[in-house]
Amino acid sequence: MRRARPDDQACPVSEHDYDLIVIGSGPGGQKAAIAAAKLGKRVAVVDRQDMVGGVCVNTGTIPSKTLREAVLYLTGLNQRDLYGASYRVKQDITIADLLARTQHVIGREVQVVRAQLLRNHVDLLAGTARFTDPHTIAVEGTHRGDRHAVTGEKIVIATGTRPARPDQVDFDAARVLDSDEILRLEEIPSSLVVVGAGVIGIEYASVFAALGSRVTVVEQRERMLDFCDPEIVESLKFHLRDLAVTFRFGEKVANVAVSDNATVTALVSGKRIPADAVMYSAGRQGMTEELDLPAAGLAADHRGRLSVDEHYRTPVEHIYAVGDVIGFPALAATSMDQGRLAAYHAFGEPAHEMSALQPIGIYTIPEVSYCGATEAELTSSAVPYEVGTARYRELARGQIAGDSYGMLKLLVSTTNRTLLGVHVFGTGATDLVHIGQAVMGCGGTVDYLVDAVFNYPTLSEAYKVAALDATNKIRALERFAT
Ligand SMILES: Cc1cc2nc3c(=O)[nH]c(=O)nc-3n(C[C@H](O)[C@H](O)[C@H](O)COP(=O)(O)OP(=O)(O)OC[C@H]3O[C@@H](n4cnc5c(N)ncnc54)[C@H](O)[C@@H]3O)c2cc1C
Ligand SMILES: NC(=O)c1ccc[n+]([C@@H]2O[C@H](COP(=O)([O-])OP(=O)(O)OC[C@H]3O[C@@H](n4cnc5c(N)ncnc54)[C@H](O)[C@@H]3O)[C@@H](O)[C@H]2O)c1
Repeated sequence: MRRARPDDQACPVSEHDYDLIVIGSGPGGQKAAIAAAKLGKRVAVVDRQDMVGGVCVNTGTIPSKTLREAVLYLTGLNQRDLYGASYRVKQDITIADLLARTQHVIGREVQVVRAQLLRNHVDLLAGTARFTDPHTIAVEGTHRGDRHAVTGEKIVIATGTRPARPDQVDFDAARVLDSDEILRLEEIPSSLVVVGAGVIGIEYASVFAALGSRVTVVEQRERMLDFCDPEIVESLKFHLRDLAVTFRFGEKVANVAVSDNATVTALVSGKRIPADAVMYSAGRQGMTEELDLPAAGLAADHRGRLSVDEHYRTPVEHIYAVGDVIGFPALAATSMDQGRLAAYHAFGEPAHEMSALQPIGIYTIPEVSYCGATEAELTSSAVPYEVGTARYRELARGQIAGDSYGMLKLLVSTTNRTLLGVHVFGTGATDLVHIGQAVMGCGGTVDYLVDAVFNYPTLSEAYKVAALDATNKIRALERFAT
């Protein structure tokens, strides 16, 4: 099994097959493997044959974002401000139309992941990994008796998560599905119940609502996305209601009854909701059951998650864990960097720790993104700030794009004029946010945005408009004070 690397002669002979074994080929595992390979280490990644690229490529981020793109294109939703409410690119959109694009992108992404691992001389071992001791991994393939063991000096666990499934609900992969199965729907449901208004639930609720499904979102909490700016969440709810989404906040599902052609979701409050299908997006569970963690001297918490120190090291020193399996923030971008940093630490390569300034992007329709502080955080920590707002409808690019609802909001310190937060709602929000992130990351003030010249007509111009708005308000305050 041990594969010689081109520079092997320079390496001391190791007692292990590999310098690093990575379990899981999602974003965290990929970057851990490639970072170690770039340091000249012998690396293997273990994953199931049909899961190369992880949840991210196969059932999570990439399919959901491609589905959204296909829906936006085929429904013509974003063009209706310009061409009228009846505008469609395709009249009868089928699941096949949507899956064609999704499968195409997944296929391409899997190829990219495989090629990157290959050209960095990383061995991809097909199968399910299980510890037999702290340095040994048994890899079990899909065929009977297809099992072998490999040893690694260091190990990175990047096994991600799976949807949490309540015991009282019978999932049938046809009408009652979890979010990893949603692409298996055989037709577009005319009505859908979404259980859980987390990011996954709201993203899929908006996609199906855009397709014309009547969506009911059931959420046990009183609010949704409460880590975001409340004004933007209000705008999002308004838009979703406009697309025929019904929200049932403060409600819990008691059970789901299924017949041949329908479902009825019973809520604890006594309400009953008929629908073609039900999708559960009520949190996720760390994928650690199959690892036999005790054989490695490890244990997971009740949600299957592993705890790590600031270097992503588990309590067993040579075993690291990265990505969703360690919990918050459970994003693809953070998982990638955790993987890279874990590999660097494992092999003594100096690195900066991950920046605390991380953007959040929610691919609802319309999309939401922010970076830095929220108004609630600044208020509770008594940091004085002013708000500068730009509305897309007042930007030439907003008119051209037919986006009349988008907005960008800057939070600016009234003490030293630094940018404290940026919140964006509407077209391109998840890209636009990075301008604010860069200014904040460099400790920039609102004056940089006031003085900067932006391309015209662009949505980026919103930064200048919002910066001028904030500085006008600050000036008014300063004038009053003198
Ligand atoms: C519907 C959905 C939408 C999302 N959208 C976004 C988004 O827009 N932006 C964003 O940043 N994040 C998004 N995420 C989150 C993102 O997908 C995850 O943060 C990311 O995939 C986590 O990467 P990871 O490295 O932990 O591994 P994962 O991608 O979770 O992959 C883990 C891999 O480990 C493998 N594995 C597990 N156990 C074993 C074992 N015993 N042996 C071998 N292999 C094993 C699995 O087969 C899997 O391939 C979304 C998630 C979902 C579910
Ligand atoms: N755009 C993105 O960045 C993106 C997109 C999708 C997912 N993700 C990641 O995936 C992770 C998991 O997302 P998620 O939405 O599944 O989990 P979550 O835990 O964020 O949300 C689950 C929601 O379901 C609710 N819920 C749980 N049980 C319920 C019940 N019985 N009845 C009604 N409501 C119930 C919870 O109160 C919670 O609000 C997120 O933390 C996020 O990091 C990110």
